[in-house]
Amino acid sequence: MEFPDKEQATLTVLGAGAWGSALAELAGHNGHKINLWSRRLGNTLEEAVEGADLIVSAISMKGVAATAGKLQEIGIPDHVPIVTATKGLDAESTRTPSQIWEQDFPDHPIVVLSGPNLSAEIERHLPAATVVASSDLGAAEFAQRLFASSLLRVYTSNDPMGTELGGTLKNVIAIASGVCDGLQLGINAKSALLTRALTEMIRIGTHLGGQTETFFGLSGLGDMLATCNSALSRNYRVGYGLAEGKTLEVILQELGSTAEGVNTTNVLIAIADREKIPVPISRQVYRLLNNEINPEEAVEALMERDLKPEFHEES
Ligand SMILES: NC(=O)C1=CN([C@@H]2O[C@H](COP(=O)(O)OP(=O)(O)OC[C@H]3O[C@@H](n4cnc5c(N)ncnc54)[C@H](O)[C@@H]3O)[C@@H](O)[C@H]2O)C=CC1
Ligand SMILES: O=C(CO)COP(=O)(O)O
Repeated sequence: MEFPDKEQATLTVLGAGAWGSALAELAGHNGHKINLWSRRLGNTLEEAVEGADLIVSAISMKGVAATAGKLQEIGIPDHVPIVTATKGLDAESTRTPSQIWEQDFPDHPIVVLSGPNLSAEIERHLPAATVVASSDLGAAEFAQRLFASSLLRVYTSNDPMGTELGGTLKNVIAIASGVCDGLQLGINAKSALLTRALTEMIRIGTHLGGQTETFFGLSGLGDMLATCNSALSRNYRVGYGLAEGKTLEVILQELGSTAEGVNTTNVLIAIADREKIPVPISRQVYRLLNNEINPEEAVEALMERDLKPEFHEES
């Protein structure tokens, strides 16, 4: 279907945290009208979605199902695309955010927006690139037009599941990477960790419906490089803090904002156990987060695994 080619479109952005605010600023920078909604701003969801040409959700995972449910009751104008920018997995249903939006809005195009996009850098107007992915190419191109600028290069993709899972699964690996750096294990160890982690992400991601090549792109490898190498990443900081001997509770308190990788790890392990997918690195992150082992024991467990060929079907 055709989407409006207006100079000034109206965007509703749900979630006024770090990412929702940065996305609102990017679209505002292009001259679009922004209706920002969050629980704390005092406006109603009804008011926020009125007249929207496009709805963007940048809500933390824990709020997605409830907000999508509320919006379903309110109703949104026909055919308005919903762009989901959340990186996480639902603790109850194990679904991805796009699966939740799709279930509640089967007649609306769903677009996933994901890439190496540390919001603190975007807020400083440093250049970045991202991906908008949808089975509806017209809707992906609409989102591309609204967000693309000299600040953000936006690519389209026809693989929403792979795009979404890249951004989601790398948060678990960012925790592992923070541990690796916090323990000062060196560049050899870090390179081995990230390379094997990419193999692990591809194994899970393709099992759940993503395309292999997507994981080598911006939303997979690209986002992994950003978050696994930057103290701006909250998930990286969780791992770093654990390596310093802090408890998870203290680290999360100090962060004061969302580190999706903690919940994602728990949900991922539930999926991996249910579907019998080997996830050696994520499993050590899970054991560490759940106080079953300490950081040194996690490293030891990975180093002492059975020897095998590098490219091996199982793990
Ligand atoms: N900050 C970043 O650099 C990036 C973040 N993301 C993703 O965007 C999502 C949001 O992250 P941030 O904005 O950084 O987190 P944040 O903690 O700064 O903001 C979270 C937002 O979600 C809302 N929220 C939380 N629980 C809710 C609920 N139960 N009902 C309704 N709204 C609720 C909060 O009010 C707030 O507006 C996460 O999934 C994150 O992985 C994606 C790319 C970049
Ligand atoms: O997803 C992100 C950058 O692309 C943000 O990472 P954190 O959630 O770890 O801060």
